[in-house]
Amino acid sequence: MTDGKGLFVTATGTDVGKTYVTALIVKKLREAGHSAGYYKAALSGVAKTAAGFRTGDAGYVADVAGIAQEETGNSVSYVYEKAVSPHLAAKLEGNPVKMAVVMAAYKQALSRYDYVTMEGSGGIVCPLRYDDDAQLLLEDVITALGLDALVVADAGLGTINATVLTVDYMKRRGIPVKGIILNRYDAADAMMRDNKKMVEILTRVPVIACVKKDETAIVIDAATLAGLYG
Ligand SMILES: Nc1ncnc2c1ncn2[C@@H]1O[C@H](COP(=O)(O)OP(=O)(O)OP(=O)(O)O)[C@@H](O)[C@H]1O
Ligand SMILES: C[C@H](N)[C@H](N)CCCCCC(=O)O
Ligand SMILES: [Mg+2]
Repeated sequence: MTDGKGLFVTATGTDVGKTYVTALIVKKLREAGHSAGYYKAALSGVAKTAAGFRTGDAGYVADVAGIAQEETGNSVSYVYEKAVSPHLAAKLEGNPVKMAVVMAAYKQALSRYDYVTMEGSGGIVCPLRYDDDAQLLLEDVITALGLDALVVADAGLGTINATVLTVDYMKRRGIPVKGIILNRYDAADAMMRDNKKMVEILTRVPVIACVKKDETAIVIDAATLAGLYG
């Protein structure tokens, strides 16, 4: 059974706020009464202990969105301790990513939830595995799962370049970009307001939400959000 719908969340780079924003998205859907969950193929930079896992991306999203601890069991398929790209972490620690494992876990998430938000690793260009046996890029997984995507971008200086390049790359790879979310947005900052305008003009993709620093709720209608999943 794979009844649920999915949406991929990428960003203009690592540490831009995919997990932070994803947590608010899942929280919003759940508060609106939807069955909503989270999945991430490869998480690096976190201890493999239960406590470490809890502090990782899936644990953070679960805490914010109110997903029970027991439900987070299969929400990350590969966990690496080194804070490097998953392909390098796997070279150092073993256990390289397998497409079949990711596809099965994602499908399991779809059977469990109506809305599954899948978080990427790093930015849109991220090798998940690169060894003599297989080469797997993040975009191969997005394509294989047939997912549309959101792009999280920092609201500040440099975002025009980073966002336009990311969206252009995704379009050329055939990954539909449903919207951009500007993170750490300050409406009092004229440059950030202009960034929002310029990013929309140059990408022709709408900025669907702006998330302030330390924001605890994403300002977007839950029905609109749910409509982005496919
Ligand atoms: N709007 C925000 N307000 C306050 N802190 C934020 C905000 N967005 C992100 N952060 C913080 O910035 C850090 C990086 O954010 P986050 O972990 O969401 O990035 P990421 O894109 O998921 O990174 P990764 O590539 O490792 O998955 C975290 O400590 C997070 O709590
Ligand atoms: C460890 C880090 N927080 C991420 N999970 C992995 C980031 C990979 C970035 C790869 C790159 O673009 O150079
Ligand atoms: Mg993250």
